[in-house]
Amino acid sequence: MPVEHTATTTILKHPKGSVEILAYGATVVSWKFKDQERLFVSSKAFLDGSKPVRGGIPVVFPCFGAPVHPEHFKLAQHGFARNEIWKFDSIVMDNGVGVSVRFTLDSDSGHIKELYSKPFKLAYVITLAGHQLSTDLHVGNTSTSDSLEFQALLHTYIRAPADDVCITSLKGLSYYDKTESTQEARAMPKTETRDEILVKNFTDSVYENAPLDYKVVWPSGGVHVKTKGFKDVVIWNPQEEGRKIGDMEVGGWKKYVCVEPGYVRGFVSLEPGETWIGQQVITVLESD
Ligand SMILES: O=P(O)(O)OC[C@H]1O[C@H](O)[C@H](O)[C@@H](O)[C@@H]1O
Repeated sequence: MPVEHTATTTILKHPKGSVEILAYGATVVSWKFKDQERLFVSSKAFLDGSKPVRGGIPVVFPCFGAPVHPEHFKLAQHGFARNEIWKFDSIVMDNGVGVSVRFTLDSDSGHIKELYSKPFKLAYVITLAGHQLSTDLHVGNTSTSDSLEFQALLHTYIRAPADDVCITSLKGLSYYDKTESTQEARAMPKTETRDEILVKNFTDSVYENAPLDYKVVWPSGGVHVKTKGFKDVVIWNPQEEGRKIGDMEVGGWKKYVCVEPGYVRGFVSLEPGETWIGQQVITVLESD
């Protein structure tokens, strides 16, 4: 069967690959193409729903980082979407081209009402096709009277030898360097002058108004990341700082780079009844 579904896990299968998704956070925890794993998940990650998964593709909504919007003050870092149980909604596509499923999460689900008062509906469509994985996040404002202000991001852990990775093209963009030691320095925009971004050192950079199209390459492979709606992109690798992360395996930071398409500078403002879509398409580069 191209889609295997239990209460906790959904597996998509296609002739050249597979994808595994947890109901918890609708977190994609595995993407295999030609029998090779393409995402990183820490061997110390909690996969039992007790903590957001350290790896794969956690969904960040409605705030990125520590909350700053008054409506988000009760929320944890990166919001609640990555640690709520999503509903398996349907199989969207199942044919020679690919296999695709939809998960949903709305404001009545789980513990959300205790933390967040705005009505919304999220739909997340995950599609496996050939050498490509697409993840589309649809955010609907179900209020009839109020606008909805939110941030959203796909926190993608790309499996790659971090010390040999090179990311393009971010030159000329304005970015915020979260590795700076003071709040003042973190809030001060810098201009990217490098043709190629390396993550050999601790990197936590938020690029704004980015080109929606990135190449992440290393000597033996690479991926192309194309996005829609996600106007910003975060590049994160903690290097040795990773030792401070409880669920990060020792040396795990050498095995991935996070390239995180998002809308995280400012807020999307959605009028009642409107829907916003953010899309990420990751393609394995042909040389791989
Ligand atoms: O530890 P988490 O809450 O999963 O966050 C992991 C990382 O997410 C993003 O990349 C942020 O830019 C980082 O500052 C943060 O450390």
